[in-house]
Amino acid sequence: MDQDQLKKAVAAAAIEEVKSAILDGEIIGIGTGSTANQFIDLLAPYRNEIKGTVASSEASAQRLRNHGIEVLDLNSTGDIAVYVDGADESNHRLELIKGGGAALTREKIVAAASARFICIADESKLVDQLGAFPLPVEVIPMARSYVARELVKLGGNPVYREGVVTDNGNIILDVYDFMIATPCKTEERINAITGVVTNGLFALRPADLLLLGTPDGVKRLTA
Ligand SMILES: O=C(CO)[C@H](O)[C@H](O)COP(=O)(O)O
Repeated sequence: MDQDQLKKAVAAAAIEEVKSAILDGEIIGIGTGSTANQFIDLLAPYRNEIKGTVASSEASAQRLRNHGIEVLDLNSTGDIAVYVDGADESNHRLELIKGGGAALTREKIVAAASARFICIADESKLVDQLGAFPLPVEVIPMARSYVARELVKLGGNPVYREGVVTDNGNIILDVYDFMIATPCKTEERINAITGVVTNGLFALRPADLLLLGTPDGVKRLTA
């Protein structure tokens, strides 16, 4: 089974998880990336049943609209029943690194506003310790050099993601060589740097359920 098939399998499993919420008329939060795209495509047949979605990026919003699925403004929906999104890494406590697609801030907002967060990923994303994947940090453009120096003081090696502007008009620094032994503390410490919008650690609000695609089938992991 290749990675695409594993992603499709977890997306299909996520559809089963959210079906009752759809039929109950709940709002569904939608993530960003290739795994989330599989989920969006499998949502298409439910376009007439779905009351509405909130998307974590302009790209996902466009893909949803292309399928005829309504996309709502989070300011008009209140809290969301369930959020489905991919990840770049997950540990066994379902703390995540996200933001490989530069959508981390909106992803964190939708996750925070959601009662339940279902993460969908292929088995390559499950790790014992977070940090092999460079940690994305969204930064206000004028603070780029200052924030980079502060990240070096914390022991990281920040690299400017050339040519990328987030949906919020900001830039991304990818932090390499970061030992993330205490994800909650690291998430808070980086977010305390002036000029940082947020970082890609989802430890203060981890996933509630990880659907992991493996050649032996989809595994359900809870923290
Ligand atoms: O955080 C993200 C985007 O900002 C994605 O969820 C993450 O990069 C995983 O993407 P993919 O499903 O393509 O592997």
